[in-house]
Amino acid sequence: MKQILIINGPNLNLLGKREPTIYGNRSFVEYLETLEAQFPDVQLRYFQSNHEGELIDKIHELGFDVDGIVINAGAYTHTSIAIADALSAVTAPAVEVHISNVHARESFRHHSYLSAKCKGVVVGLGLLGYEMAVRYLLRSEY
Ligand SMILES: O=C(O)[C@]1(O)C[C@H](CCCOc2ccccc2)[C@@H](O)[C@H](O)C1
Repeated sequence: MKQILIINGPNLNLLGKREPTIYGNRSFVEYLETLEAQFPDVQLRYFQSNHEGELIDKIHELGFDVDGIVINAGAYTHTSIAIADALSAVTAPAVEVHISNVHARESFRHHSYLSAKCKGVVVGLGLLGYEMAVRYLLRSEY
């Protein structure tokens, strides 16, 4: 069975509770249930942490076994060389996702340390971005 690791970074545990105009009104757990229903033959493994080291540890733990990584590192996107290095270190291909259109927001959100380590980046499509990333990673070839 194909396995996809979905990683959410800091504050994304607040999805559906705060800032709905930017991030929507659904919790990620609710969304994940709909995603699992769309991919019944795929094991979607979900991890969220507010701590950079825990995100890195999870990438190390599963990044050599899963078929792909979907990562929304939250604000660490714009600061973390360490997470970028972790993505480089493992064998699973990664796709970066951002719910909001970061390019239409503050300039400090316009740079990502992770994009160069990913096969692609999905930005501004809301939670649909995660589905797009999963679909891409399930393709047979890159
Ligand atoms: O648009 C995205 O997905 C972001 O990765 C979200 C990050 C922020 C995550 C905060 O998520 C919240 C969700 C609900 C309520 C409050 C924060 C932000 O720092 C990035 O620049 C873009």
